[in-house]
Amino acid sequence: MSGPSKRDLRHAARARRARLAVELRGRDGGAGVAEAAEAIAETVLRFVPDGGRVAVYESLPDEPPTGRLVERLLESGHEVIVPVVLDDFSLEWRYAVRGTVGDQGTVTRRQGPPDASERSGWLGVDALAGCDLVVTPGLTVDRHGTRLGQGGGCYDRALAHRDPAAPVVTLLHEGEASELDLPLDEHDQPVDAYVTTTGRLVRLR
Ligand SMILES: Nc1nc2c(c(=O)[nH]1)N(C=O)[C@@H](CNc1ccc(C(=O)N[C@@H](CCC(=O)O)C(=O)O)cc1)CN2
Ligand SMILES: Nc1ncnc2c1ncn2[C@@H]1O[C@H](COP(=O)(O)OP(=O)(O)OP(=O)(O)O)[C@@H](O)[C@H]1O
Repeated sequence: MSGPSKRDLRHAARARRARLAVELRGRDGGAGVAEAAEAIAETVLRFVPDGGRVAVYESLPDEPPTGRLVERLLESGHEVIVPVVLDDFSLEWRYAVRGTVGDQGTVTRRQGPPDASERSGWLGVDALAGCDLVVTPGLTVDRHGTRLGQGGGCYDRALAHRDPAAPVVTLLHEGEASELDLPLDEHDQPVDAYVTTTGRLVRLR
């Protein structure tokens, strides 16, 4: 017998995320998000090699925050790349700029061909091949490392290019890991660990 579909699981996970994000924003007199951003940065920084290149996403308001992580990686001399979504749901990559956070542009497909100046800053759809660590978004992850994302398949496509030696880490709100095994399709790329908004690291593989 088959369990719930990815679509149903995604729907439930989005509702849970909205609740957890409200709770986080209200925590500690409004300092909850900044504390989570610091906790995530602290934990992730521990497993980045000196001077390494790291792929990070630019977080939207309900997502585990990545702004502080990007800031601290840049401060400590790492290279940070962030995704641009192309119209076929593949990901292009560009260097992160200090102080940027995600806006709708981060998750809206890039329509039409880029102009020359835009394209000149792009690093290629295979840019994950040159990264030492990949930090992905995700709605939930199970104990085997199966990840459920927003449903574009963007990260499954992108992760196919990664260096197999580079860990893949998903950021989750505390309480979002899946106790049940998630559906696994052939194209699904497993993740090695997740880090939560309290800075907790869980290795899966
Ligand atoms: N902050 C952040 N950045 C991220 C992701 C993410 O989950 N979080 N992504 C994780 O994968 C990628 C973007 N994922 C996407 C997944 C689906 C659609 C999509 O279906 N877009 C529809 C419009 C949807 C709408 O408007 O509601 C479309 O373009 O037709 C676009 C991007 C890359 N960047
Ligand atoms: N490597 C790939 N090549 C072509 N299509 C793919 C690839 N990976 C995934 N897809 C397609 O993308 C769609 C969404 O996949 P899935 O539901 O697993 O997304 P997701 O992992 O939740 O999203 P995301 O990776 O963007 O976070 C599916 O229709 C799938 O067939």
